[in-house]
Formats: sequence, structure tokens, C-alpha cells
Amino acid sequence: MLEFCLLLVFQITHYKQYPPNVSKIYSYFECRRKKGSQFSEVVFFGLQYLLKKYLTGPVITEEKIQEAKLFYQMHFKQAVFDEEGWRKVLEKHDGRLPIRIKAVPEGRIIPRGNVLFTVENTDPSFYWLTNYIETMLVQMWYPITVATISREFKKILAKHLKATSGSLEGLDLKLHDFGYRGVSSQESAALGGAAHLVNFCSTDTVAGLLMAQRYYGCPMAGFSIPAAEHSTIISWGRSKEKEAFERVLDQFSSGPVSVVSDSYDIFNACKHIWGDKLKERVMERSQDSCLVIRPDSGDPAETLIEILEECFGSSLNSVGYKVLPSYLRIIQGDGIDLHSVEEVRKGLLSDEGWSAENVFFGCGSALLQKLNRDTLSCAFKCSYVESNGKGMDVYKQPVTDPSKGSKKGRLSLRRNSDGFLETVERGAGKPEEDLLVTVFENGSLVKDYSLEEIRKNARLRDEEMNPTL
Ligand SMILES: O=C1OCCC/C1=C\Nc1ccccc1
Repeated sequence: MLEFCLLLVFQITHYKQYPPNVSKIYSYFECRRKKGSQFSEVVFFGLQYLLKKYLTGPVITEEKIQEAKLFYQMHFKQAVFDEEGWRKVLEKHDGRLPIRIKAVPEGRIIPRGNVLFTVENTDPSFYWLTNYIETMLVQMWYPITVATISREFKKILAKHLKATSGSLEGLDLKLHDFGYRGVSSQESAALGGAAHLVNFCSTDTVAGLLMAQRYYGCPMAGFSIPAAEHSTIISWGRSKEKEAFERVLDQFSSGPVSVVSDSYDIFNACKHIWGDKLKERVMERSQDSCLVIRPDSGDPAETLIEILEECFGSSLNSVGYKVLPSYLRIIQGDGIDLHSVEEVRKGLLSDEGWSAENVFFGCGSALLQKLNRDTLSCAFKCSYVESNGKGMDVYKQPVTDPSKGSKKGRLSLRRNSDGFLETVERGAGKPEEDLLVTVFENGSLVKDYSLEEIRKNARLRDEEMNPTL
């Protein structure tokens, strides 16, 4: 069985349904606007991986044609596989796809409802190819949605950090990806993990680091620190939690170390072990070798407040907010999503004014898995067709849901005179104003973005970083 066969992915009967003499099918991808959605803009990310991994080079071979022919004969119990069509791709284009894809630069922040990429066939004989690769291209909903959610976290954390410390230092390390175990596959971990790394450089999802290395030219896109987990604490037995903690301090005497401390009673652990029996051991650690205490249960805001209030002293920073001693920090990696992180922000802020410097966040499923294609209403639609040498703008406009209407004709993306991004329809856009870039053409990747460039595109804007408390 072949590792991956492009022919064995899609609905293959569409070629028989198009009008006669079609020479071009032109389609586009967008995150449709949705009234009341909490996401008004999206981070475009992930297409480059998909192009490099699945669509560039001679992806059609005789062997794959034979395999697909057999497969679909069994699957449809009739001859619907277009063997001749595919063989023509092989003969005329030596197996490379005669397709052009134009897309917004990766990392760019685009308001909902705008074209993100367009797809069209470059050879009139292969009009059926455009929507043939739709299924795979729409899977871009995943990295786009993760990168967008991750950036929404960054907006909240930036405001909180700026308001309670006067600076944005360390923002990139404030949200740690805990999601590796919560996703559905290695590939999702890689794509989602990399999508988070567009906005932060703090992760335990190693697959995302490898993706950044191999597909986005970044040798090391994110960092982590030694961390305990429940097994390494409870393996000492209930009566030896102190010994377990001490062991971790001994083994990681320099550099920061995180110790999950809620195995039995987080408040007892903080007050009587970290704050009493091991207090000297904790205090002797320096700022760049701090102990990071990890609660992992209970209401995030309440638990954090009690740990901060009850367990250790604090001093005031330059903007009058309370900060733990520099050898101590907290990481909250349980129950964090876009809602609860806001609850924590309000809790720390309102109660006695704790600075955001004290707390780091970990996020698992809410970052990489608690989302779907509807989260950002991702859709791929045909908007222009050529047949008998004439072009026609096409669209859908369901009477039962106007919000599912699609754009008309050839599209371009431009910045209007007020500075806002907008999509120009019906081929009315000026080529020199078009922000869409040809990234793929006839089997070759035309543009290769580095993670560095993508991170620049995705940077928070000034107004997104300043507190509007
Ligand atoms: O505590 C920590 O401090 C910072 C480094 C990471 C870390 C914990 N990681 C983790 C990963 C996956 C599930 C749960 C925790």
C-alpha cells in the first residue's frame, strides 16, 4: 500500500457533473463572517506545510493511477474513476498538478469574510482538478483556527501583563502548549503545535517544533523547562510528598523547574512543604532557577488567589502590583480556555492587585482540540467558471441561510483608502493592489515563508497590547 496517494482522498465523481466544454474552475477559501462570533479576524497559517507535503512535485504516477482505479471500482461498484483524465496529467505534466494557488502571506491577520486563498486550473483540460483538491485544502481550517485562538489568548495576556507590570517582557512565554496528548493524531499535534508557535515560543508539543523546523525553516521555535508530573510525585507514596519535591529540587538545582503540587492537597503543599519544610531550599534558588508551582485542579481563579495570598510573601512592582519573590512562580495548566483565562485575569486584578508576572498558563485541548471547522466558518466555494471561452461569475445564495452565500467571480484582496482590508469580487480588482500572492503553480512552491517572517506578520498591534482597563 502506498504511503499517501493523492488520488485516494477525494470525491471523484464531480468531473462527470460539470457543464460541457468547461475550461476553468476557480474557487476560493474564506472564514465566513458570523454574527456574534468572538473571533472577528483570523491568522492565516498552515498552507505551506500542506503544499510541501502533499501537492508539490510529481504527485501522480502510473502506479497510483492503477491503485486508485482498482480501489474506486470496488468502492462505487461502477467505473467512475477518470483513468484517462489522470493519465493525461501524467503524460502532459509529468504528474505535476496544473494548478495555481494564490494566498495571503502566512501569519497575516485577516478580518472574517475575506478571501484567504484562491485555486484554479492552469490547463483547460484539467478544470476538474480545482475542486478535486478541495477536501485537502479545506483542512486548513485547523491550523488557521489554532493560530487564531492562540493569538486571542495573546491579546488577553498582553493587556493583563502590560497593565500589571508596565511591560510586555516575557509575553511570548506566558501560554505554554500542553495539548500534545489531547489531539487526535501526530499530524494534528504538528500542525496545531506549530500554529501556536506563530504567537508564542512556549510548548511541550514537540511535534510542532519539528514542523516549524522542517516546513518553516526554524531550528528551535519554542522552549520548555524540566517539569514533574503526578507519576513522579505519587510514586514516592502519600507520606513522602516532601521527599518527592526535594528530589526534584536536587535533580534540577539550576534552571527553572516546575512541580505539580496538587496530588493530595495543594494548599497543604504550598503552606507546609514549599512554604515551611522546604522553605530554605526554595529561597536559595535564584530568579533564573525559580521554582514553578503547578496547581492542577480546582477553580483556576480561586485556587491561584489562595496560593498567592496564603503561601508566600510579596513585594510591589513599579506599577504598584504585588509580585512573588523572584525565586517563585505559578503555572496554571488546568481548566484554561479563553473564558477562564479572563476570569483569572479579573480575579488577580481585582483581588489585592496581583501582577500577571506571577503566573504562567498551560493550555491543552482548548488550544488544539476544542474547535472545529465551524469555529471560524471555514468554507471553500467555486466563484468563477469559463466554458466555451466565456467567463461566468457563479455563487450560492441559500434562501434558507443568506450567511452561507458565497462570493462572486475572480477575487482579490486589497487595503482600501481607509486602510481596511477588503475583498474585491467579479474580477474588478487591480492586479497591482492584490495582496494575494501566488504560492503554488504547476507543481512547484513559488513562495516559501519562514516562521520568523510569519511571526512578524502575526505580531500584536499596539492597540491590542495596551490595557483598556
Ligand atoms: O509544568 C510545566 O511547566 C512548564 C513546562 C511544561 C510544564 C508541564 N507540561 C505539561 C505538558 C503536558 C501536560 C501537562 C503538563
